[in-house]
Amino acid sequence: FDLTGQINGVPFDRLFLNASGVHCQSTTELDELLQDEFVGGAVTKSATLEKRAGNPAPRYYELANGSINSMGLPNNGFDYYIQYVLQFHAKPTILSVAGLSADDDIQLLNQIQDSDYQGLTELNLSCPNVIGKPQMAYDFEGTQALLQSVFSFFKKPLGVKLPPYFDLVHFDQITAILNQFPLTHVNSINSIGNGLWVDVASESVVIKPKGGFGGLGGKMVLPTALANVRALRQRLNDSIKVIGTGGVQTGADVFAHILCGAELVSIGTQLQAEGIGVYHRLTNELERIMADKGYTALADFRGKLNTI
Ligand SMILES: O=C(O)c1[nH]c(=O)[nH]c(=O)c1I
Repeated sequence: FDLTGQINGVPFDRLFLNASGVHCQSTTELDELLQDEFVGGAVTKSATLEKRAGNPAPRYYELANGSINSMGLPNNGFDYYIQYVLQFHAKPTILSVAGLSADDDIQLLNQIQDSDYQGLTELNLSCPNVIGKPQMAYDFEGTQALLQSVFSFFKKPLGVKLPPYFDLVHFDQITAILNQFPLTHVNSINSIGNGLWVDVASESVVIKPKGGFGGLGGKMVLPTALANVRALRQRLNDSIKVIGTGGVQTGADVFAHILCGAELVSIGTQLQAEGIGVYHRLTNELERIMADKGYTALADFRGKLNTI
């Protein structure tokens, strides 16, 4: 089966990635991803200029139908991750960066522009858990201005990580902005920001930061993820690929993301819960569905969701 995709001409021999933040904080975790035969590439934890400890624990909690997290951008700092992606790897890497401000974003991208890194970069515009900081991608004017500044100096491949949108007019507005720029891809969705889980037995929230508010992931976000992948695919220039992230537990979920137009598919909550074996299982389940339908390649059905 042909399970390949490509971003900006970079070939991925497999469609599967990790969702940034999961299994990607350390070089050991990143190596394990890149060495797995069912994984196509690895995305780093979003890097900030300096190393961060992140929010106080408990900050991640697995739910029956997903996860809630308020990690707070813990990471080993920009230098750690750019050193890693500058090394030779048999498969593509995506360097994720997240400033704590637009100025930070500019500084991070300037450092990448000035480096020898020629691979893929993803600007995270959607971290919901930095206390006191809004998600940039919900500020349309701010996003427009930031990308205007970025593309005045950044000449390397660049994609963006987006939060979920919930209004068709918002899809129109964000894609009208993104289509102005030579982006390689959008990665959609990030977690659904500021959900809240209540443990009835203890009558308490389940994570410590922000009084229990955190980003939602896993099974429960699949309909939102599919809607965002589909709406962005329908509106973005063909040159801007969509990486589908959010809600994948089964091969059928993967198939649905591809039908909606995803070029590649990231796994987060399920990777956290199941471990790296998730990729072998998802590959088997996806190929079973493809075989039953007479498909041999993702390209046979990518973006071909039927309407009624
Ligand atoms: O809390 C985090 O570190 C985090 N958590 C998320 O769910 N999405 C993000 O983009 C980030 I930067």
